[in-house]
Amino acid sequence: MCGILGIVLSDQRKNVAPELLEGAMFLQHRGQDAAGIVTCGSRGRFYQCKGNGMARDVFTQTRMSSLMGNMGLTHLRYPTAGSSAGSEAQPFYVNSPYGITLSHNGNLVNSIELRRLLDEVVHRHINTDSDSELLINIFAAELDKFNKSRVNNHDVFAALTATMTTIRGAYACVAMLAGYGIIGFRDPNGIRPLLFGERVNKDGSKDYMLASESVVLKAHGFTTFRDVKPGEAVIIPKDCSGVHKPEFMQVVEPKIFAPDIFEYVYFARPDSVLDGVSVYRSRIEMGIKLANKISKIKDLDIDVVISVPDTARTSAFQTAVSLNIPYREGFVKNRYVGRTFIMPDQAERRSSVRRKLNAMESEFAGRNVLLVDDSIVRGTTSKEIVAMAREAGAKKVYFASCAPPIRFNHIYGIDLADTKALVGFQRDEDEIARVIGADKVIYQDLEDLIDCCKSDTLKEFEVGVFTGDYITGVEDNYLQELEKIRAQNQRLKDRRDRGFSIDTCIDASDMVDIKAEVDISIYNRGDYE
Ligand SMILES: O=P(O)(O)OC[C@H]1O[C@H](OP(=O)(O)OP(=O)(O)O)[C@H](O)[C@@H]1O
Ligand SMILES: NC(=O)CC[C@H](N)C(=O)O
Ligand SMILES: [Mg+2]
Repeated sequence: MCGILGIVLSDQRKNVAPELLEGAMFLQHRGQDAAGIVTCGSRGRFYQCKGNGMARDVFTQTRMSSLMGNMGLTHLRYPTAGSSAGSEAQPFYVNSPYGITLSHNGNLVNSIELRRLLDEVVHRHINTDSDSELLINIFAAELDKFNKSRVNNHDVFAALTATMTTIRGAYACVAMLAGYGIIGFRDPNGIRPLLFGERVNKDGSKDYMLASESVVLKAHGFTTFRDVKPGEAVIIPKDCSGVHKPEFMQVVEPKIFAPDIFEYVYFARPDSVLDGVSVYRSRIEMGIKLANKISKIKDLDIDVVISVPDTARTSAFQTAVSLNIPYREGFVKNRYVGRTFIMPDQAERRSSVRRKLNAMESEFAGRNVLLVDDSIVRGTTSKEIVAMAREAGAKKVYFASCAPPIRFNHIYGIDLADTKALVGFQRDEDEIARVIGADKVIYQDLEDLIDCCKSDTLKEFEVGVFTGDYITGVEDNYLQELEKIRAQNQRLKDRRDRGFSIDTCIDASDMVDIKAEVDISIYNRGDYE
């Protein structure tokens, strides 16, 4: 679950970089591992700034001031398939044909086949384990087939049709062709979100934006917006001030429309509206349904409902209201610690929970508390939280989750380690309660969760993380391959943590695939500072 953004300003004398940076701040919650911006200036020249870290660390003032041009892309990365190496930070770039950059949110599930195709048939070099690097190269190869010095919209749409027929999985993408324009496209199931919007300037000209969440569009004055449809693509020309307008095309047949339900549970900001459904309203509904289930359970004697900040707040408050039990903010969140779940390292995640949340004894001492969280994934947060509640004097600690038990990999954009790392893996609810130390665990039912997110036009969701049934299917050996890459990354990390330098990491018995800290491009990386 990464954040992606693309903007074209109608005034070609203006630089878009400041707005791309501001937009990044609105999408930071979708990825904290790496951030990147690429702009396109005169003579089709790309300007890039990317690296590991939060947007505010990567996008320093000096770096930003050298990003020229009226159109550009942003990416906030939360790694899925590859590793968190700097070389996998996005947007990705290929120089041929035409110069292409691409920001991808999602995950491809036929990457073994794509890698082979690019190697054996297309002869393009792939330098990382990132599925997004495969995606940009497949698109580049399709564009190349036209063998023209300049392509037109018709060619670009045709290349997208071919690309989207070849790749499988979840993808919402923004791409940029040097000197040409920005392209947005969304997978045929609409698993990952993407919105398109326009802003009317004082002189009547229009600027355009593509973004992962509606909150970015609204905040920047792109008040007329809509979701890109599953299987649809849009091209926004570099010069959109005059006769040239964005052009939409249904490039592949849509399949079952099934956005990832986890956007509503956890990923997205509550003030976003995705595919016509308000994330905030869906979380309120989750609170109502959860309360309904809890009220039917006998022998629960709850004195107070306490939320696990931050995401669960909306639902927890509503759970308390519906149960008619007092709601208290028993945990105070340190605003300087980011989201712990999307941190790449388990040890870091564990210690961050205590740095992030602090329990107030006055709200716990002598009480039976119902803690409400949006989801229980690895159990890292819940285990610490339950322990903290007890240390603060709680008598009984019940733990409720707005999502059902997570028992399977999330393959479309969350790095859920392997299934064995999930606390719900092969455990029933009593066992899970024992592992996290709670007196009882209560999970939302899947049908109820789906009801909370449904609308007249949106009936189905990608829910494979709860059922193991994935909407796109998965190629043979894909999950094993993923686990191999993850294990490899972990071994490399362990060696680094033990103080080995990169060149002493390799030994013949245990080959570790070293990840480059900086990207490979045809330009040498200059000193950014
Ligand atoms: O079972 P776990 O592996 O601990 O993961 C689940 C927790 O992680 C997330 O919180 P996070 O701190 O990432 O973000 P938030 O502040 O938005 O709730 C989520 O909201 C749960 O609280
Ligand atoms: N979370 C995402 O959307 C990640 C995008 C891409 N698969 C990567 O690993 O970089
Ligand atoms: Mg949380």
